[in-house]
Amino acid sequence: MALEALENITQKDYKFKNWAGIYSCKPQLYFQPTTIDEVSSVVKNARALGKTIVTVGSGHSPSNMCITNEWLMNLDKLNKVLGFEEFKDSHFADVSVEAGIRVFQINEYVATKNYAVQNLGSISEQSIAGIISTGTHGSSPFHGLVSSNIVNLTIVNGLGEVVFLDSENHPEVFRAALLSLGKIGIIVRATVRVVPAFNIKSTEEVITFEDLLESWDTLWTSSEFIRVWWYPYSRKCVLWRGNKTEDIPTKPRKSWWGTTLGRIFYETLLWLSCKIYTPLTPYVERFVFQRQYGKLGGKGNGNTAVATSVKAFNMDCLFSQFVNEWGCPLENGPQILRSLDHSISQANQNKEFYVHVPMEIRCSNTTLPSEPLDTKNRTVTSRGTVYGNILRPYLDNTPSGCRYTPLNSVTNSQLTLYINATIYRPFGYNTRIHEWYSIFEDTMSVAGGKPHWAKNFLGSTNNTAGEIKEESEYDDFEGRGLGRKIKEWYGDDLVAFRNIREQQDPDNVFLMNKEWAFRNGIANE
Ligand SMILES: Cc1cc2nc3c(=O)[nH]c(=O)nc-3n(C[C@H](O)[C@H](O)[C@H](O)COP(=O)(O)OP(=O)(O)OC[C@H]3O[C@@H](n4cnc5c(N)ncnc54)[C@H](O)[C@@H]3O)c2cc1C
Ligand SMILES: O=C1O[C@H](CO)C(O)=C1O
Repeated sequence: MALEALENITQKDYKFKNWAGIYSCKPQLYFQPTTIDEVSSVVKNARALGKTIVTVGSGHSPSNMCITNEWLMNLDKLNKVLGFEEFKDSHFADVSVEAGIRVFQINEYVATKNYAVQNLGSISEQSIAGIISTGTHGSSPFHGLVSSNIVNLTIVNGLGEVVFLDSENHPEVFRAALLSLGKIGIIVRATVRVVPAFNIKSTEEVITFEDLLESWDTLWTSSEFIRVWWYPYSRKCVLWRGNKTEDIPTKPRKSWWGTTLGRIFYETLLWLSCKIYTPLTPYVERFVFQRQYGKLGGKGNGNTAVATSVKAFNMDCLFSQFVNEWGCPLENGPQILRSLDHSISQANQNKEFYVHVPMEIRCSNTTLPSEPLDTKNRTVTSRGTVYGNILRPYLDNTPSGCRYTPLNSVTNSQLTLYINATIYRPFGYNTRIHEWYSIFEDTMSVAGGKPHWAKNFLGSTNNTAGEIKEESEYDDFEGRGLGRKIKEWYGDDLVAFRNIREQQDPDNVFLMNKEWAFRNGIANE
């Protein structure tokens, strides 16, 4: 179809802003196709006119990876459920969807079939293609990236061709598409493997930072789902652990801090401590922590609750924020946390920089079996992933050296540790992050860490690839790039990804935001 024939799906004056409101852009043209043919036509027109296309899902990626001044495409209108196939004897089902569908829409649909998505991050607002494309994860010693639950994908590549991908059809391209950063094609369909609906029985308790480190060896495999929120200035952590259950959900614990008034009050305290007097920050944390968790039971004496899986996984992420999350071998956790704790304490004493809370400490198990697992004996409360595929995405940022072992013998040596350094932007104020994020990234990098592709990692002028400016020319929160490190970290996997990228997109239709791609080693300069 000629561009003129696509007018009904085209906007000329659209302004994009990401969820956090950090980045915005005015693309030349904004497309919301309703069919795969329309997607293909836009790609063919872009190729013919030498234009590039960025595909945006729900715009929840904190970084500037969806920013473009050329063509922007969104699939919110390509969001239907296409099919649902149940494999009762194997205790799973496959739901096929158009790729613009949001995760919460999948949650709602499969719940009507008494099934559930196997593992989720903190929210469900994202598009399914978006969470696949950046390595989105939850927090479990028995689950990996969301991409491991994907059975197949259909992409429109840079030639406008519609290509079906799965473990048998173009498996190498499938591996690239399972974490593609939108750089090899537009995901238009996905099939997601889901399991019989389950609730989660959880305990939430306050432990000390020392408790966390002392229990490190056994803590992370002590439940199927687990997350730790670290409050450095309070020297406390909130430990949340959950397991599948068929028990009936209990009444959720309400908190004034979750109300509109509570959130505005908290955001105002943060604004005062970010913009007016930064040494207030530790007092704000301790005050809010005490009010939120002061009555929560201590170690071994926490609150118990039962919730649906989605309600247990998802949380209120509060306000606009910078987030910088790195994944590294979980065994390195104690040394990392002691180092970060020291840096945070020193900075507080010297009034140099401050951190916000919670610092999220999570885990994943991205090791993969050599062949699909037999699931015939699973029950609703069985632990672990029912894999949609057992292929490692080339750009998987979790440690590649961990070896698979069956569920019952998983130890810390199979696990990835994620540390997520959130810095809020109260009322849109750009809190300074460069000093803290530089120390955070150096600490994580030394411990074998690599950044989550979607988040606000900064890199540095000596690790970037591509253009380098004077340090003073960068905004405080501006990514300097990690291209040199990324080439070193990903090695042959990056070479394979780049080759597939060039094969699927020979005219660089998807290489907009070239500067981001070069800076971070995704494309050859
Ligand atoms: C409040 C909040 C909480 C979060 N919680 C977590 C969490 O717990 N765990 C975690 O790992 N991450 C988390 N994230 C990060 C988030 O899951 C990722 O940034 C995710 O990629 C966002 O999905 P999206 O649909 O908004 O994608 P976008 O941000 O719109 O796009 C992300 C990338 O995917 C590409 N893309 C989008 N659609 C397509 C398509 N159809 N075909 C090809 N490429 C496409 C884009 O080009 C871009 O490169 C969170 C983010 C926020 C804001
Ligand atoms: O990127 C993320 O934001 C939230 C924290 O607010 C979360 O869990 C991420 O991951």
